[in-house]
Amino acid sequence: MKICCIGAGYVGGPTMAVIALKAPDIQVTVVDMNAARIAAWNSDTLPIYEPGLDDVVKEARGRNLFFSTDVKATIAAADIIFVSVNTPTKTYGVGSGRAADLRYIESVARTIAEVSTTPKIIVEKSTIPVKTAETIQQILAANTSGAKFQVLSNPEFLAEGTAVPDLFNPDRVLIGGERTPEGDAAVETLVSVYARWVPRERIITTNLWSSELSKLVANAFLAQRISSINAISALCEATGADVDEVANAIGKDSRIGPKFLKASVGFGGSCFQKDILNLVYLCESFGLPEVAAYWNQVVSMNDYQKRRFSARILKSLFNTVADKRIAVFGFAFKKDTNDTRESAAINVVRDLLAEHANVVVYDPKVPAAEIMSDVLGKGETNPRLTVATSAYEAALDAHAIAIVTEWDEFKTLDYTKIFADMHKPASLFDGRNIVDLAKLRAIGFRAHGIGR
Ligand SMILES: NC(=O)c1ccc[n+]([C@@H]2O[C@H](COP(=O)([O-])OP(=O)(O)OC[C@H]3O[C@@H](n4cnc5c(N)ncnc54)[C@H](O)[C@@H]3O)[C@@H](O)[C@H]2O)c1
Ligand SMILES: O=c1ccn([C@@H]2O[C@H](COP(=O)(O)OP(=O)(O)O[C@H]3O[C@H](CO)[C@@H](O)[C@H](O)[C@H]3O)[C@@H](O)[C@H]2O)c(=O)[nH]1
Repeated sequence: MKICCIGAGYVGGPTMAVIALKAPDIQVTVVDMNAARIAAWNSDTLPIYEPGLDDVVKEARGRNLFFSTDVKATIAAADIIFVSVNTPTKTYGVGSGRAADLRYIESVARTIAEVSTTPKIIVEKSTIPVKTAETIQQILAANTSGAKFQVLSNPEFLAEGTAVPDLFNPDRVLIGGERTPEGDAAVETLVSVYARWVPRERIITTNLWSSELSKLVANAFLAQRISSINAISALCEATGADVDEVANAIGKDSRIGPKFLKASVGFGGSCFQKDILNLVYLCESFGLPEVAAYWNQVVSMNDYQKRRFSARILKSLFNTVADKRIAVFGFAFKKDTNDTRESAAINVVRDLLAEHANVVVYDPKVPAAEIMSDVLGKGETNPRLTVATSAYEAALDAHAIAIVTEWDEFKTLDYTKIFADMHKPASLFDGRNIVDLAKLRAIGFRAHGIGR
């Protein structure tokens, strides 16, 4: 069996590496039109940082895992084609700012139709609006020169930073297909791939639309929990309650559960906001404005939380940060990844620059050029924004520290030394509730957390 995966990104790369590792008899080729990315997958420095990924790639690459820019030939030779291209929020025209931009999906469907001469199973791995399989089917049917296609939905639930363990041991694998004999056969083929390492009872099969929708709903529910606890964090700050204590107390109720209740500076990442906006747009398109408004509030609350964090810094620093040095600890959207897409750090740094602060960012995995271009735009510079190579360097002569990403190293820094090197009063704003505020206050910091 030959698998082709189109899109060598955060999903395509790790997902296919794990399939290749677990199914040595299947030849897996990941293709991308981005030659630099493919070159990186073929090098010792992979294009994405994911704990454990290097070992998986090293074992399978060259054996039955390949990375290539030859998109057409790889498609033509494959039995199963995973479509794992980006589906960003549309930035133009109808649905701008909310709808998913499906141009990459459509272009892939056209290429598949153009070069296929044998039957293929097309697997939607990208996150897409409900009914996208119908679009793909129509494009294939209108352009094919006789090859037969089955379109399946197989959304990916991995989280960045834990991609490898998530793929080794998924809570579930979801596969949607057409309820026809041909559809069932295609579903069974894909089930047999995952069944090499995922227990059968964790492989769920549904109709196409349930599978497509479940992905958007899973992300909406996860993000809703974060916005809910973040909303409560504001109330905690107003009342003297401690949001971590509240989260612990409610999370002990087995109906609520303890996970995804960590108050923060706001959720980031390439998925949550994009997928909720996609859901909101779908609801509006199907004439359900009340449902759309309900889910839109999850994103609005997140925007509020990000703004609230910057505003608190400003207020605590006597309502001016102009010409003050602020050290920002962390820039990635969460720990253990170099991904900065939609990171709350971008908003916080921009807010501080707008107040004429001198901002020094330190992140253990994000390159300086990425930080500059995320905040300022490609190729732009601003003398007020610099990047340090350590937390200590960033905090030197700073008036305040803002912890924005929960990297483990920020928990064990020598804060006594850091305090000694800062202007006084020295403030610390913990946007992740990872440091001990009482200890910091004992050192002399004016220390603030989220929701406490
Ligand atoms: N990042 C995550 O953790 C995550 C998790 C689950 C689902 N998803 C979804 O998976 C999809 C991919 O996400 P990602 O983070 O891997 O994106 P990404 O931007 O990292 O990777 C997508 C890749 O597809 C390539 N591509 C686009 N069009 C192409 C074409 N016509 N031919 C060849 N290559 C093409 C791009 O060059 C890019 O390298 C999205 O729909 C996303 O919502 C992402
Ligand atoms: O209690 C929490 C949990 C998370 N976050 C933040 O929420 C964001 C998203 O975190 P996480 O969900 O762990 O990472 P993602 O890689 O964005 O993964 C989400 O998005 C993926 C893409 O769709 C899905 O596949 C995953 O199941 C889903 O968890 C990050 O900024 C986190 O810091 C919090 O603030 N509090």
